[in-house]
Parts: sequence; structure tokens; C-alpha cells
Amino acid sequence: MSVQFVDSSKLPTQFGEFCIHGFQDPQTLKEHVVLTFGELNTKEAVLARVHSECLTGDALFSARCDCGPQLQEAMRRISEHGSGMIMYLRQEGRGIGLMNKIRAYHLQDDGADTVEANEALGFGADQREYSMCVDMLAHFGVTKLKLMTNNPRKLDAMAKYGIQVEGREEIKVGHNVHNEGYIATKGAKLGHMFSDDA
Ligand SMILES: Nc1nc2c(ncn2[C@@H]2O[C@H](COP(=O)(O)OP(=O)(O)OP(=O)(O)O)[C@@H](O)[C@H]2O)c(=O)[nH]1
Repeated sequence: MSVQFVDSSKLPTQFGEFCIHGFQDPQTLKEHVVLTFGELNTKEAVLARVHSECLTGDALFSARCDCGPQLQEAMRRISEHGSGMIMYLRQEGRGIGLMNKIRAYHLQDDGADTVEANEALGFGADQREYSMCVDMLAHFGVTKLKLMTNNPRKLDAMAKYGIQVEGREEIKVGHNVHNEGYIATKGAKLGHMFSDDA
């Protein structure tokens, strides 16, 4: 078991009452959280988002990315649906960490795109991995997901770990004048699927 359940508590939010569950990876000691809403029907596909930490977007209202609006939209849809879960993974900056993401932003201010900036710092375009989701889902007895994402790598990762994704919901929110280039690069270089591209 690579992820250990720590504790849980009610989490009242502007989208209704979620429950927050703490998980710690015993090997890396990395702390993650899972938010759940309502009763998870483990016989059916659970409406879910796998969301990677973005301090600037999720907590500081940055318009450089679409992370904050996506997190809020996922919580809103789960609440509207009546049940679901968010696996909030502490892998900031597509896995390069907060300081390196800020370094990458600096390079992007000088003209690099989000992939070139990572590479100029000696990182891959996307350093994330999703193995912890296996134990998180097992903990809740969830075997099938309806995943809110535009990111094909997340779908590939779920398939790699044997997590059944029965459906995908596009989550296209938070596009603005400041993140046009970032979103375009995610489409062109990271394969993100946006319906307008069809
Ligand atoms: N290195 C780097 N990371 C970024 C940048 N902008 C946002 N991020 C990070 O990108 C990650 C976005 O993760 P998610 O919100 O899970 O979304 P996603 O991989 O874009 O896929 P979706 O499910 O389609 O939203 C977060 O870890 C952010 O911190 C950037 O310019 N550079």
C-alpha cells in the first residue's frame, strides 16, 4: 500500500458540504487530500476529478492558468450531481514544485511556452504520476470513474493502473486573455482535448 489514510472531517464549502480525507504516502511522506461529496455509489461510475495542486491558480486566483476555475467547476458539478470525489494531488507545477514553476513563469515571461520553460529548467514537460489514486480509490471501494478532464495523459495513467474510466466530461472553463498561450500549448504539445478543436 503506497498511500495511507490519515483522517477525515466535514468541509463546508461554497458548493455545499464536502468531506476532506487526508492521505500520506508512507514512502515519500507526501500529503494529499481527497474530497468526497454525498454517498459514493460504488456500483456505478463515480463523478470524479484528479486535480494536481496549483497554489497560484487554486488559492491565489491567478489567471495564468485554468486550474482554479476547473477546481471550482468540478466541485460545482459534483455538488449539482449529488455525489462525487476530487483526488487533490500535491504535485505542484506538473510535478516540478512551486519554486520551479515560478522559475518557469519567469522564462515564459521572456517568451518560452509552458513546455519549453520546463525543458529549459531540465525537467520533462509533465513530471506527474498518478499511482496514489489506486489506493485512494480502493479505500472508498470505487472501481469506476466518470472523469472530468481534458488531459489524455490522465486517461492513459488511469488505464495503466487498471482504473476503469467509463466516461469523460470536458472541463473547459477559465480561459482568458492571460492564459491563451498556455491553453494553446496544452492543446498543441500536451494533447489536451478541447471541443472547439474538433
Ligand atoms: N510547470 C508548469 N506547471 C503549470 C503551469 N501552469 C499550471 N501548471 C500546473 O499544471 C497542473 C495542472 O493540473 P490539473 O489542474 O490537474 O490539470 P491538467 O493536467 O491541465 O488537466 P485537466 O484535467 O484537463 O485540467 C498543476 O500542477 C499546475 O500547478 C506552468 O506554466 N508550468
